[in-house]
Order: sequence, then C-alpha cells, then structure tokens
Amino acid sequence: MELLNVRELKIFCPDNRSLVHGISFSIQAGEWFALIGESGSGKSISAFSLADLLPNGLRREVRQITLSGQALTGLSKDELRNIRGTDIAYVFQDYQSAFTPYFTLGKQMDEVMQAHTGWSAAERRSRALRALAEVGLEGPEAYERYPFQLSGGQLQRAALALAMLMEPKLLIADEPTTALDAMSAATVLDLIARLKKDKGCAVLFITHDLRCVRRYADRVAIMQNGLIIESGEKKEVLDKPRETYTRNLLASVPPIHNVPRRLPVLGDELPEGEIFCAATANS
Ligand SMILES: Nc1ncnc2c1ncn2[C@@H]1O[C@H](COP(=O)(O)OP(=O)(O)OP(=O)(O)O)[C@@H](O)[C@H]1O
Repeated sequence: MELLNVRELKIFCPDNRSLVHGISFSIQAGEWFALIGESGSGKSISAFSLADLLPNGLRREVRQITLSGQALTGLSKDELRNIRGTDIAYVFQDYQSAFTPYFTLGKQMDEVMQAHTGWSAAERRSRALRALAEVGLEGPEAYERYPFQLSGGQLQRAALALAMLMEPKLLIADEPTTALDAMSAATVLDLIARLKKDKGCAVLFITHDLRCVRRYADRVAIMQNGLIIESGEKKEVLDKPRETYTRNLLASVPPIHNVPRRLPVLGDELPEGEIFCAATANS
C-alpha cells in the first residue's frame, strides 16, 4: 500500500537558482527506502521539504505530496506541525538538536505527548519509559537525565525514542549514524530496523553508506545534482545499475578483498566487472 507520494518536487534558492529540479518518488507502507547520492545532491533538503522544514530562504514548488492519500500541500502551519509530531518523524545526524539542553529527556518526551494527545500524566510517563526501554535506555534513570548526561550514541537512541513516541507512519532518518562511532552506529541501525518491524512504519533513509543500504533497504533512489537518476528494488539497482554514476558510486566503496591500487572516483569510466567486484565484496 502506498504511504507517501511525491510528484515533481522542486526546490529553489532565494535567488531562484534551482537546487532540486522536479523529483518524483513514492514510499510503500512499512518499507525502508534509501535515498543515496553524493554530498550536495539535494537529499536532505528534499526530505526536509516534505513536512515543511526547509531552512529559511529555500522555496518549494511541488505538484503533489500525499501521505496515506491525504494531501500535505495547502495545509496550514498548525496542521503541518501536527503531522510532523504524529505521522511523520525525523531523526538527524545532529542528534543534539532533537533536545533542548535545559530540560530532562522525560520532560521533553512528556511535552510531545501533551501537545498531541489527551493522555493522563501517568499514561504519558509510562509510555515514555517504555519508549526509552525500547531503545535500550532503561528505567526512570534515563527519564530524569539531561541531554548532556548521555553519550552521543545514547542521545541518538533517545532521539529515536522521541521520534517514535507517537508511532509515526514515516520515519525520516537523515544520516543518523554519521556522527557516531561504529558500534553505536550499528546499534542505532539495528534499532531503526527493529522499530520499523515492530511498529510497521516506513523509513526514508538518507545515507552515503552503501553497506548499510545493502543490509537494510528494500528500495533505493540515486540522486545526482538535484535529480533522481535511477530508482528501484535494492537488488536491481545495486546489482544491475543502469547509470554510469550509480556504477561509479558503488565502485567508490572500498572493497574488503581484492583491494585495487587506486579507488575509483565519481566520473571514472569503469568496466562493469570491476564495479561489481567492489560492490559485492562489501555485502
Ligand atoms: N539554506 C540554504 N541556502 C542555500 N543553499 C542551500 C541551503 N541548504 C542547502 N543548500 C544547497 O542545496 C544543495 C543540496 O543540499 P543538501 O543538504 O540537500 O545535500 P545532501 O545531498 O543532503 O548532501 P549531504 O550528503 O552532504 O548532506 C547544496 O548545493 C547546498 O549547498
């Protein structure tokens, strides 16, 4: 069943320079959809624009955005804020920004539920504790902590608990592991996969990490210079890429075996055999 449908999304700078040139994609309920591409290709601003979170100055034009069939275009700021708090949730690379430093995690989680539900104080506390436990932050102790009292990995897990509180239909994760060490990153990825399965939400995952895409994604879209140049089932795109750019992107992943003398860079013309060797060595 289709969850999100985006048609002809364009994003412009204040001086009307085009940054995203009319991309279209859809995400099915419960699937992991990975948006991949080089830095600056427009992945983050495209994701931000879906629920009206574009940085000041950037402007969006779009023919259609629907979530479960409901149009997200033409909604008021309040209606969009409500959708952001309930149906669509974000986790970012900069996990610190999910929390204000002045209040405990518990208070901040409580505020989200107060804003969006009529649950009693006891119900809200019990749900916050459960959400924290689901990301491995046990008990009232985590609930009473301030953000600065947690490590980076713990804080990103807390941000995930906050994002999942209202059981969103779509979790948008923008490079959520980039600032974490390898162990914490693996924990956060496994958690997102588990929460996706348990709660049935879809994930729009923005990443440079092709190994993670191979492991978790169902479908992928490749972005280059503000356009989606290729998309489809993970296996189809990663094992039989149509575009030279996609082949070179895959070949740029350092292989574990058969290390080449020089890693290819985007723009190199590579024979197909070499590309598949590098890409599959990492799966
Ligand atoms: N507030 C802004 N004002 C002007 N240009 C911006 C602004 N934010 C982003 N851009 C430009 O939009 C383009 C796309 O940026 P975006 O952050 O979406 O890239 P990305 O693909 O997510 O890259 P990365 O993987 O490095 O995060 C870039 O050229 C960037 O410089």
